[in-house]
Amino acid sequence: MSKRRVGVLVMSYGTPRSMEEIEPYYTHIRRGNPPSAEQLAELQERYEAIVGGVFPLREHTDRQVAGLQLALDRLTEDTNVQYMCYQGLKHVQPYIEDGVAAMAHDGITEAVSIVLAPHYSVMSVGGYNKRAQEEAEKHGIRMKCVNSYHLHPELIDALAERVNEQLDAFVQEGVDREAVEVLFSAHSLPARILEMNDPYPDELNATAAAIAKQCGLKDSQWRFTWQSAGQTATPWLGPDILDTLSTVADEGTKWVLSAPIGFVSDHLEVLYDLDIEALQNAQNLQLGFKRIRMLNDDPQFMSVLADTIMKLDQ
Ligand SMILES: CC1=C(CCC(=O)O)c2cc3nc(cc4[nH]c(cc5[nH]c(cc1n2)c(C)c5CCC(=O)O)c(CCC(=O)O)c4C)C(CCC(=O)O)=C3C
Ligand SMILES: [Fe+2]
Repeated sequence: MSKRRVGVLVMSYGTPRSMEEIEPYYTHIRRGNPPSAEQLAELQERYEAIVGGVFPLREHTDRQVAGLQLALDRLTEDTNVQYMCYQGLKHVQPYIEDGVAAMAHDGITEAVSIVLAPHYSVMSVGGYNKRAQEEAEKHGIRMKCVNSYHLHPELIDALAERVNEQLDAFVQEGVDREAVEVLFSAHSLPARILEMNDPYPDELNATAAAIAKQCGLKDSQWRFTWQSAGQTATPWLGPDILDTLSTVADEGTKWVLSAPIGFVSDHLEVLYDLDIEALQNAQNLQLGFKRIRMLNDDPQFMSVLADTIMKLDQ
């Protein structure tokens, strides 16, 4: 018996493959406007600081797609459906459109798409889904798009486990668990999303609150803050984590745990904006600073993605 084949478009931000590719990548992010020499140099320096020649996001995305394929294969072994994963990136090849075209080439007519970011904003996940849907229509593929999975119980489990792991590490160093302030964070967006009733801030707060509850954190022991805002004239959502570090230091906190729940992989915003920039700021404020491990291709995260896809496909 031949199985019903369903394409799975797995979308991610994308990262340059080399130092030379930073310029076209940045130009694509800026919707075709090349960055100034100064902006380009600044971004190149940030990549240089974290990578030394490797761009870790690419490998993590590849492994996430492979891991998801494996998880889906296991879950559908005795069923009449077969899921086939394709990668589609926002700002570098293979683009979202390339992933959809590859499905069409393989004769896929039904598909589900998912973004490797758990929270919906019309400016982030909404943009991915729009491009996927438009390309799918061109090829006559019926595609359903996952918007968010920010409260999936296994996602909360995996993140709570990571928070507990670092709180334990503080305890090992003789710090009282309740003396550590947990700073949940995500990529900032232009503040105008608030006027559009965008769910992004509420979804992020809901994830943070669910993790805090599962870890038994007191309300006074955690807060949500933004990170990685762009340097543009428009106002971005705040407060930024760098300001929040000063705030908590002023309040007498001595130890912070950074929990970047808006991201799922090790990449620039984590390895530079947190591990280098925020750490430096924390040290200047004499704050002890740790960060939770990212999900990357953790089997529990693969299971979150597989379950979310299969539920939408029903
Ligand atoms: C919401 C959101 C996510 C999370 C959801 C998701 O994952 O989609 C995300 C993830 C990422 N963002 C990334 C990289 C960059 N983002 C930039 C710029 C921007 N991001 C924005 C938003 C987001 N970004 C926005 C509104 C801009 C301003 C320009 C614009 O209006 O579009 C710039 C330009 C320079 C700068 O501003 O820093 C870079 C280099 C990388 C890859 C890092 C690596 O390669 O390791 C990842 C995973
Ligand atoms: Fe970004």
